[in-house]
Amino acid sequence: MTGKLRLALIQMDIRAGFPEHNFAQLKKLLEEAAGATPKPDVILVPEMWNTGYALDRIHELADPAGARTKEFVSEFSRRRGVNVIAGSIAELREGREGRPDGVTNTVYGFDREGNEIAEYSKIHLFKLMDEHLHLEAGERPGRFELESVPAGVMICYDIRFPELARRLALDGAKVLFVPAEWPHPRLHHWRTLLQARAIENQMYVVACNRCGVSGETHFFGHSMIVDPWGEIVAEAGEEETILTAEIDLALTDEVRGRIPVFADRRPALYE
Ligand SMILES: O=C(O)CCC(=O)C(=O)O
Repeated sequence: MTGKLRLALIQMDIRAGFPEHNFAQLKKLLEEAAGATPKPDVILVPEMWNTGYALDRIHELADPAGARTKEFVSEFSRRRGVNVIAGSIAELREGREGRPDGVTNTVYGFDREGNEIAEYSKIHLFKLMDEHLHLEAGERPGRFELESVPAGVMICYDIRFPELARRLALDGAKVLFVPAEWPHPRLHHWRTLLQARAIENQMYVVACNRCGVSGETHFFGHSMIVDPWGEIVAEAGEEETILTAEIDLALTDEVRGRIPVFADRRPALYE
C-alpha cells in the first residue's frame, strides 16, 4: 500500500421493504465499480441498503445475524480483490438472557481476501425517522484498520456528533467512512457537517448517501469525498451513480503538521 487509495462510492436508489431487489441492484453496481479502470481499492455503500427505512416490518425483513450480507460481501471482496465497506444493513440480533430479538443498523467492512475487518452499529438513533422505536443502538465506536491505515466509520445522523468523530481521530483514524440515507431538505447540513468533521479532525471524510424517493422522503445523493483541508475532492449529483476519486493519505499528516490541533488541545479544560 502506497498511502494512496482509489475510492468508489455506490450512490444507489434503495427500494424500502424489498431486500431481494436491493441485493440484486447492489450486486450489479458492485460488479460495475470493481470492473472500472483504474480499479478501486475501496468501495463504500449507503446506509440500510438491504431494507431501506421499512421500519414497520423491520424485524421480518432484517438479515438474521447479517449472515446473508456477510457471505455476499465476503465472496465479492475476495473474488474481485477489493476492500468493501458494506454500507449498513438492518441486522436481526438474537435477544440474549430472555430479551427479545432486536434490529441494529450495522455496517461491515471486508478486506481484499474476504476477511471481515470492521463492524459498527449506529450509536445515535435518529428520532425524526422513528429509528429509536424500531432499532437498537450500538455501544462502541467504529475504529478499524484498512490495509494498515487507521480508519473509522460513522453512520448518517452520527455526523451531528463531533465528539464521536474526534474520538475516532484521537484513536488515530486518518479516514472516516460515512454511509447515509440523508434526505431533503437538509443538504446544507450534510455538506457543512461533512466538511466540518474533515477540517476539525484533519482527516478524509468519505460519505456515501442514497438517492431516489421513498414514500414522502426524497434523498438527494450528493455523496462526497472531503480532504483533511476541508476541500471537496469529488461530489455526486442527485442521480444513481458511482463516484470515484483517489486520495493520498500523506495529506492527513501534512495538514496535521501545519496546524497542530491535536497537540494544542487542552482537554483538562473541557472534557
Ligand atoms: O441528521 C439528519 O438530518 C439526517 C439523519 C438521518 O436521516 C439518519 O440518520 O438516517
